[in-house]
Amino acid sequence: MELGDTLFELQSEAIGLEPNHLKDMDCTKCLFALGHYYPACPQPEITPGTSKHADNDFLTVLLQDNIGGLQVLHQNHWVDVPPTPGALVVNIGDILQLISNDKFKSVDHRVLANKVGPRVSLACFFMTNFVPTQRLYGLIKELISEQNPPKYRETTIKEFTTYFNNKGLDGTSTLLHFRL
Ligand SMILES: O=C(O)CCC(=O)C(=O)O
Ligand SMILES: [Fe+2]
Repeated sequence: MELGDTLFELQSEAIGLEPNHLKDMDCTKCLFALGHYYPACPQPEITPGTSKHADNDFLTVLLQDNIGGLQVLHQNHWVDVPPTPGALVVNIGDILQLISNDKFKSVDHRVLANKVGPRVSLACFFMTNFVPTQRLYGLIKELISEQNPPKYRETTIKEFTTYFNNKGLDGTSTLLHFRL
């Protein structure tokens, strides 16, 4: 949570806002963690670990063990994110992309299955989908201008999450559905 405070302060400043702006939008209000266990796989070539997706949140802080397999899509190529002792991976999620009008881009990523041994990771999602709120999320008002009109329609976290969950990790972008 403390790291989240710092990250969202830096993210706010990076797009020209007051340090507390994203925190005041409840970006740090709720954190939930998913623990993943990927068993060793005899046929990784034909087995997905976690298929391609962008996270359904503001920001994800990820701790992975030393096995590897996480990849991000960069310029249409899958790039390894090798485990680095003591390092956390920070990924932008779709909601931060939506409210920043693509200034921050969520990252498509996946995890490959592997033969070597079980892999464990802990993904911590900054996201308010477990605290019921009707708050509408759209392009941050201070960023709206003639040159920067909203690219996405306003939505609630509940609506966004329901669409994400129903769609599943089918490789398509959740954001496309909300694009104006
Ligand atoms: O296991 C990992 O390294 C990533 C998991 C992930 O992408 C997720 O939980 O959204
Ligand atoms: Fe993810």
